[in-house]
Amino acid sequence: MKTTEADARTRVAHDLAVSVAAALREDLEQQERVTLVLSGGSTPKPFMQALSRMALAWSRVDITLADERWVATDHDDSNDRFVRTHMIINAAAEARFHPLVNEAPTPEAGADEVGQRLAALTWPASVVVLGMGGDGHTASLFPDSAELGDGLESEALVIAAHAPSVGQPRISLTRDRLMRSHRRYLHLNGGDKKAVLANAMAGSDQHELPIRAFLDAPLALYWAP
Ligand SMILES: O=C1O[C@H](COP(=O)(O)O)[C@@H](O)[C@H](O)[C@H]1O
Repeated sequence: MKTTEADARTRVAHDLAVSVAAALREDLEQQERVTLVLSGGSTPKPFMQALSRMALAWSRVDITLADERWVATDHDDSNDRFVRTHMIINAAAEARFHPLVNEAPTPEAGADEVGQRLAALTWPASVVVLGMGGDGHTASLFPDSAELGDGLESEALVIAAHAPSVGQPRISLTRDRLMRSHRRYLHLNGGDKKAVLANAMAGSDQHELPIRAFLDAPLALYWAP
């Protein structure tokens, strides 16, 4: 990656962190607790690190994830581990993190407990930060997942998800739950993802590109080359 690209990604991640921190502060003036929903993947690392240093009443912030791989929390692919390493640090170490995993052997077996635990948070969430894969998936709403219809239509809080394109079983907040939020942001890097988003904006089949399910309501884009 060229230095200018790296700089742009750092700058956009910082700008997103400033916006999210401002949104949390605004809601903390009206609410005792606020909910922040984050995404995993590679993109959010500098954003989380920047956000973790922002001054706000972190002890009144509940942080959870849009989705998770059903793996042990010390696994390299664990979003839980990612968030604990890059977000629940610095000033944000005072926030409460609510994992999407438990001791159950499968996401199907664990989803009820996770759903009940997350239902106790403050909804609508103040902020949901979404990412997107090159296949147009967001959270763990994958185009090749048998559970995609449920993820897009169910009023459940979470669903178990499996997709041939990714090895590990997943758990994901549903579209319904992700939309129960005051503000939604989409954080993307790279020309390939820009092209996927442009394609998504030009069509309507949500099963082809699940990100489309989030484009019919305000969604603030933070994109860097
Ligand atoms: O699998 C996932 O991928 C997307 C995008 O990840 P990235 O590595 O391309 O940034 C992410 O939004 C989602 O939460 C994650 O589970």
